Amino acid sequence: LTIAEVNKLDSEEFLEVFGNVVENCKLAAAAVWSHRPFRGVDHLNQTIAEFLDALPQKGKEGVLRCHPDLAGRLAQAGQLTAESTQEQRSAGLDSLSQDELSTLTHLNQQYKVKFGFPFVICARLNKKDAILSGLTERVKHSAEEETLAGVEEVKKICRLRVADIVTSEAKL
Ligand SMILES: NC(=O)NC1=NC(=O)NC1=O
Repeated sequence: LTIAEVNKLDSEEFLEVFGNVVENCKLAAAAVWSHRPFRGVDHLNQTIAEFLDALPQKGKEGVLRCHPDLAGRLAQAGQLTAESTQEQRSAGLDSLSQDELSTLTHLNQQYKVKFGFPFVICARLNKKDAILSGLTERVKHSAEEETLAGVEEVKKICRLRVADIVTSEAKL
C-alpha cells in the first residue's frame, strides 16, 4: 500500500491491515488511526511509538505479555501468528538443537518468573545466538529497564511489519 492508500482506509480497513503490527495488540492500530493523514511511513511508525511510550507502566507490561515466547509453547504447537512464525523462523528458532531449546526455555522461564512478562526481542534483527546472549544479559536488569527495553524491541518489530505493508515512496 502506498501511504496515500493508507490514508484512505476507514478505521475498520485500517485495523484489518495494521491490526497486528504490534503483536496481538489491535489497540495500537486503533489508537493511531485518528492521526491520519500520515505524512509517510516514518510518521506512521512515530505515532505508534508515541502511543507505546505514553502507556503507563502496566500498559507497557501488558503489551509485552501479548508476545509469544521465542520457540515457546505456541511456536512448538505451530500456533503463532503468521508474522511471528516468519520472524522466529528467520532467527533460526525453528531449528534449535535440543540443548539450545532447553537453554532458551529455561532462560525464558527464569525471565518471566522475575519480571512477570516475557523476554521480547526483534527476531528479524537477531539470530539465535544474539537472542540467547541478549536474554542472558537482560535477565540481570531491573523491571523498569526491561519494560523499556522490551518496548524498544516491540517498536523494531513493528517498524519491520509496517515496512512489509507500506511501500515507502521513492523520495521525489
Ligand atoms: N518474545 C518475542 O520476542 N517474540 C517475538 N519477537 C519477534 O520478533 N517475533 C516474535 O514472535
